[in-house]
Amino acid sequence: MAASQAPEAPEAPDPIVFVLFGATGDLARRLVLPSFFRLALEGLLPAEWRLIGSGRRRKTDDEFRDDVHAALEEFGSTRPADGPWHAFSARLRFAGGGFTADDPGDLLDRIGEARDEIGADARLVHYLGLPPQTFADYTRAIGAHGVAEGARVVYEKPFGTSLEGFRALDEVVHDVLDESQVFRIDHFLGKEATQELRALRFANGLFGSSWDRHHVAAVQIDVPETLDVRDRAQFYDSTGAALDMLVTHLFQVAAEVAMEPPASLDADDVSEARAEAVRAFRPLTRDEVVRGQFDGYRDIPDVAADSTTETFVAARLWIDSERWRGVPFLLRTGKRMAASHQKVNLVFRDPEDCPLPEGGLPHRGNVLCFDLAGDGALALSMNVKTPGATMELGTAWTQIPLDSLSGGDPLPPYTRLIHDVLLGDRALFTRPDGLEDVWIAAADVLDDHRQPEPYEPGSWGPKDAQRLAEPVGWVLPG
Ligand SMILES: NC(=O)C1=CN([C@@H]2O[C@H](COP(=O)(O)OP(=O)(O)OC[C@H]3O[C@@H](n4cnc5c(N)ncnc54)[C@H](OP(=O)(O)O)[C@@H]3O)[C@@H](O)[C@H]2O)C=CC1
Ligand SMILES: O=C1O[C@H](COP(=O)(O)O)[C@@H](O)[C@H](O)[C@H]1O
Repeated sequence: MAASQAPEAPEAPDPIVFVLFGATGDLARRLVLPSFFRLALEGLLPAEWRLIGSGRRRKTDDEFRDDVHAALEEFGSTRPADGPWHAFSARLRFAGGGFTADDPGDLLDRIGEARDEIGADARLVHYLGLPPQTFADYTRAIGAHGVAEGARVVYEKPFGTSLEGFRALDEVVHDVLDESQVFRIDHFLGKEATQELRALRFANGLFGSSWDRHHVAAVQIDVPETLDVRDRAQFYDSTGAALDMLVTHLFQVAAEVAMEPPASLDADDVSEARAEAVRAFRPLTRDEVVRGQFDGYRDIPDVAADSTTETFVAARLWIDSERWRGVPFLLRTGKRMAASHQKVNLVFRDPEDCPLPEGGLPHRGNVLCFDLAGDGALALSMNVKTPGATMELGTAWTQIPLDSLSGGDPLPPYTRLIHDVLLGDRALFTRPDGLEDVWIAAADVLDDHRQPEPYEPGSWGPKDAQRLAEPVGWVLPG
């Protein structure tokens, strides 16, 4: 499969001191550190950089290097031995003793040393890979110790946990930082296939002209997971599927599908278009949401015996825009389900002037699918004549794995997004106005603490979730 133009050489970022708060945590080990190593491997880091891990306990630089080595062995797509490990590890530092507004621990000293080594004007990037409840305190500390100036600050998701929490955090953040310094990460926006949503729509008349309620019967953003929550039960029980996935990743992808064509693909125009789309989300109501909890969830250590946390959620979202009026956006995600997928399906309407007898078309025969998992893929199903003597129709799928495109080098989402931070490109990050509307649209669901409906592990969730998708029905399991 050929991709047309030769890719432009990526820009080289300025020298940086990358401060990784939460460097001992799950996210840092599984995603951030392996992504940083991948950037080194791809030659996408600046010529001069230092990474300083920050934590509350003290450890030596060598102990931290051993931890990073172990994380790369366990989670990296490239093993340390297969990459530039020695040059990489020599640039790792650790600053213990925590970091609060009253006490910076060892961090200021380590930043000073790093700047002595690579230049006083090396830019600071603070990556808050921390529990979301701590974001405000760490932001205040960044301000209090004078390390905000010229810095970029990356916030993990969720940015707030409610409308009030979001507003309070937003105020603290804007007391300390200018909006242009803030990078709120949602890694689903960094997935290659999510970015194909724009390419397919805006670069192909066939799809661009069909991207509306006249042609699309339903949009489905479907992210079932077989994954358990046993490894992060404490985090999960205080979070749940609605906050962890629905109002973060699934909402942002819905906004990518729903947005009006931006004036350009520049960061400001794209973020504006996405924020505008979220503004048109009609607030979800409980009768259009199904919450589920898999059987056995409450027996997991660290889960409350009477927990009402949902491990599954499905929602029918309406978007009050001229383009999407009357088209259901069906969103579904859950843990311990029958299969793992990350699909965006646009189900097209049957043609109006079809000369075939009623019921002559295969059900859901025309679906455009963006597969967000892994390196990503595009797929299209069409109604076609089954070769043979009679005019019988069947459904055929065609698929384009993105890694099959020549010249392509799919980057994992965290790698792509961290590289964007280093370059200062905010196009794939969320904006506060877009997020405020997220919390408004999600308020009723996040406030729902009734007992969720039970479902069997290994199933497709509660039966009521099937009802939500009628009359089109879920494309998955398909
Ligand atoms: N884990 C994942 O798969 C994903 C996580 N995220 C987000 O990333 C962020 C971090 O998640 P994750 O790494 O799983 O979280 P962890 O629970 O593993 O916490 C990360 C680290 O934060 C540090 N920390 C600093 N202050 C506190 C505090 N007051 N209370 C608790 N810990 C503190 C701890 O390090 P120390 O003790 O050394 O100070 C801890 O190791 C969250 O916002 C999460 O939503 C997003 C996508 C995926
Ligand atoms: O942010 C999260 O995302 C993962 C799924 O994303 P993946 O692309 O890394 O598979 C999800 O399992 C997790 O619960 C959530 O916190």
